[in-house]
Amino acid sequence: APDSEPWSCSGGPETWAESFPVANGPRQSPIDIVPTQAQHDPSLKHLKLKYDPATAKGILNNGHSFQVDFTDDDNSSTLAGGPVTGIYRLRQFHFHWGSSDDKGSEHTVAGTKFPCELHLVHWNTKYPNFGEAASKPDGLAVVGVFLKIGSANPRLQKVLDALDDIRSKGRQTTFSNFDPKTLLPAALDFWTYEGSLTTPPLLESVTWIVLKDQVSVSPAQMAKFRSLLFTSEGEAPSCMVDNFRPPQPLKGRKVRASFK
Ligand SMILES: NS(=O)(=O)c1ccc(NC(=S)OCCc2ccsc2)cc1
Ligand SMILES: [Zn+2]
Repeated sequence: APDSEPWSCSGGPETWAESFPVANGPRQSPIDIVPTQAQHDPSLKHLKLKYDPATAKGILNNGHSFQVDFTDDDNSSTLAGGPVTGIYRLRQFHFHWGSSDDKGSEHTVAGTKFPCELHLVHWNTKYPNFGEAASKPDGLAVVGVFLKIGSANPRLQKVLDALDDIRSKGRQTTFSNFDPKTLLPAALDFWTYEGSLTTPPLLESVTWIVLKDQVSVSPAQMAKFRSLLFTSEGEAPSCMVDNFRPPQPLKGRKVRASFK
């Protein structure tokens, strides 16, 4: 991407290894998921997601995406089962998307890119807080959901309507009474592998749980994502697009499937 793009001017994915050597580590994310090479693991439990809408707190433009933050001081909104042991608390969800509908997702499926990918970020309650958990190999669990172009998704609308208030980097506003479960597909079949955060600090502490089924997003709704800005108020505006890291080397890792 040209240097004019903040994603690359603050140092895009190609420059991250300079400040974060783990960028070239053994368990980096995202990856290309090749379904024919994923092994069905019958010992994988079904995903148990329990989200309390009252834990939704706010929505923030953090300069590389926007995130909806949740209160995580008790086990009101949690993930359990699937590939993880114990209980993980929901911290936030956010998205990655492209400048056009032919790219935007971080994970790809046999080379296929989706226009957008949702990440629901959880941390392991065996650690005292997110920051501590983020530095442990079993500290985080992120559920990834692909969005594909189709009919408008009414479940997205409340999130997209809030974007008008957080157009610039650093803007935030309250966001309450929202159940992120409404953003998920009906079936929770998933692929899972051991990986990392996909943005700096790229910590290798994420158990990835990528759902097989996608949810829809319309071209008009995608335009709404692209109306956000990487830049703060008063700076020359630059549209927040292409905020995805490309797939990273698998380095011998196994991807398991919860389904046949
Ligand atoms: N795209 S991703 O889901 O891998 C993902 C999730 C969270 C984060 N980072 C977060 S929530 O950072 C919060 C600050 C922090 C504290 C300790 S390490 C980072 C980065 C990338
Ligand atoms: Zn993400």
